[in-house]
Amino acid sequence: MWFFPGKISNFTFLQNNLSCKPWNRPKFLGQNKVRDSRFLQPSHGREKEVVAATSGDLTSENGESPADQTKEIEEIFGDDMMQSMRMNYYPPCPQPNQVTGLTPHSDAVGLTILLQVNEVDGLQIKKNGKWVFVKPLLNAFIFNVGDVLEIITNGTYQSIEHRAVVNLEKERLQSIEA
Ligand SMILES: O=C(O)CCC(=O)C(=O)O
Ligand SMILES: [Fe+2]
Repeated sequence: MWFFPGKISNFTFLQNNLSCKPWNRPKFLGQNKVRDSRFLQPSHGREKEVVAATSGDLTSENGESPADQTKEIEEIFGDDMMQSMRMNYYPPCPQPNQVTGLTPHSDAVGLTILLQVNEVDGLQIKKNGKWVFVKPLLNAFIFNVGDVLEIITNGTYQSIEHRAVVNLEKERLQSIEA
């Protein structure tokens, strides 16, 4: 169930491009068992939604029934899974073109939930080979598909390459839960 021949390279964590100096201060806020998070409560949590969204699409070449596949995903995103929260702070930068906020990468997790706390532009995703800003919306969460979700859905949901750029005048705060 895990790999498509020839697709494995999509699952590698993208290497950091270190030619540009980083311009951010990440702060790790904590780590919980998944069951402690209101986002992940089994009764209304995101892992159930993932199961609902993906179980019909999974290949069953090894003879698994949809119920088996659902159980397998529930185990993957189950009670023992860890969840972390952190905050990225990007100070204003007098030479934004000379530095990088966060180098291009995909997240090596299931899902990442982002909140662009002070609604300053900075997050970009790679779309059709071009970097596109994800416009901050007041109180709106952004869900990024991570590598683990891509792997367990055999590429039905693909992890997104993204990066952060910095601003000449404004500081930027990004909250990240993964
Ligand atoms: O700060 C951002 O906008 C992106 C943060 C991010 O992608 C990460 O921390 O993995
Ligand atoms: Fe990320």
